[in-house]
Amino acid sequence: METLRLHPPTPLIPRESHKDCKVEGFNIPDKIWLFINVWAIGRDPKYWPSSDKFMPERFLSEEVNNGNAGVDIRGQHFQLIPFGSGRRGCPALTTALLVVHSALTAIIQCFEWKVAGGGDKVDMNEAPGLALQRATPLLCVLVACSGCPLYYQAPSNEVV
Ligand code: HEM
Repeated sequence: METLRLHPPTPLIPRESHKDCKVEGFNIPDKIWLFINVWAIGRDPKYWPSSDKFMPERFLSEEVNNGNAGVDIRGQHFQLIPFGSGRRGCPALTTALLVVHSALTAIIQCFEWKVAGGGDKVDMNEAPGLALQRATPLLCVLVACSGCPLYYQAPSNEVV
């Protein structure tokens, strides 16, 4: 949840108005495209103390969460909407969370990881785009990992 708060894969969600209306004092004409800035909402200090910090514990403790412990990402808590909300919200939310969990656990279990160039911090800076991407892509280099049943033994002449 904390990763999706800080780095939502879909940072801007488009909507089109279907009649003239007023939202929070703003006049919205008919047939206008609006972009919901999911990225900025997830970092709004009004809802998220130390909003730029990666603090997964904020979802567990009232103390660090401004009274928002128990917030979830299913589209009912509008300070955290990485899957959107309402009738056009992501229909694959449940599947996507399972896939993220199983992919993450597999790559942690099956590979040894280290930061390229040394140090202990991965560059989490983002590049602009309709789909969020890393400024510096992760580079995965295959190394031997003894004992893992999923480890792919590349033939010695294969470039991976
Ligand atoms: C972590 C992974 C994912 C995230 C963060 C994500 C996020 C989103 C967001 C923000 C939207 C727009 C919601 C809105 O307009 O309110 C969306 C729509 C959609 N997503 Fe996902 N998604 C993910 C994975 C997936 C996967 C794995 C699938 C398909 C297997 C999928 C299928 C769709 C479809 C079909 C829509 C369009 C729904 C519509 O317009 O009615 N998503 N997703």
